[in-house]
Amino acid sequence: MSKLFGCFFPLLGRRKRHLSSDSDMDSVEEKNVVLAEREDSLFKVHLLGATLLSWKVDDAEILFVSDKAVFDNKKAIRGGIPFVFPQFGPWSAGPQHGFARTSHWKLEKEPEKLPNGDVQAVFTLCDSDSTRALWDYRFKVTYTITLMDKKLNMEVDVKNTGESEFSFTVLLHTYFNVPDVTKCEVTGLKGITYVDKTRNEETFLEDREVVTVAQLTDRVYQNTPSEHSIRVVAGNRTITMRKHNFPDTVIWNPWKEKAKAMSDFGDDEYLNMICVEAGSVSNPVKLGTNQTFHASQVLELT
Ligand SMILES: O=P(O)(O)OC[C@H]1O[C@@H](O)[C@H](O)[C@@H](O)[C@@H]1O
Repeated sequence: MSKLFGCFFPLLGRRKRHLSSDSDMDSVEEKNVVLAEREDSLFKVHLLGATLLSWKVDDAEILFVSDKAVFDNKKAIRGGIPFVFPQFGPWSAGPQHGFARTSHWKLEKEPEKLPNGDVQAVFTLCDSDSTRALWDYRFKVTYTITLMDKKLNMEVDVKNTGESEFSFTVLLHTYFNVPDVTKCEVTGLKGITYVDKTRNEETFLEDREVVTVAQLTDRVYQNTPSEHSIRVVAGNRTITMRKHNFPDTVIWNPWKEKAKAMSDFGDDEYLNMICVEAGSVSNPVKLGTNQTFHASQVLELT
């Protein structure tokens, strides 16, 4: 296995305004963003939350990051693929969507070229005084990201390294970059029950072959099939999401009013994104001492 590089890259210029000076900028660049590249594609990961910031294939950006996203190393990054753990949604013990997306992850293995040409990096998050202050358990999360030919593979392992059993929910909060969300089609949801968070968390049955978004949408589809296709009509691009051991799929778009209310999201950006989020959220996962939970998601561009 040959080492490709461990490379930290400059953040995009447009994000500079969220940092107080160029020297702040330089230190953020050096410490926090990891770049992995192969012939026609790349990914970038911010160590705050191990947030995937970018996945480009042939220069086309597949992920959405808000122009107003804040990069202060504290606030969850608005866009890309934030890592939600150990709680999806509101949480009495701590922040919404848990602490993983606002924790500093360790780069366990710098991007390396594998014998088959894929490029892989590994990130880890272990319990610390600050995580135990909210959630008093010992754990290790290992997040392995592999850049393949027109595919991005994400493997999630959660190990209980402590003495007591715990329960958690976990989700990859994927923001897709779309030219016009109203022309975006998500398949694989027909006949699936969903909890609609915009309608008092009531449960409904999806009867559409193809799900489209034209209003505030916040739905947790339960026990979804292992494969969804997300067709971006305008770009004529299809992304296939394949997931393993992530039984649920969340579809979210804040639409106009909520977009305006979010300080780290542009007023009109709701038109350019759709979140299709694979996770295990409807039923918490129980993990005994020394047990490991494994799940994965692969995105493929066609
Ligand atoms: O603003 P946040 O905390 O990043 O959450 C964004 C959205 O994330 C989605 O996953 C939730 O279903 C929504 O309810 C939530 O509004």
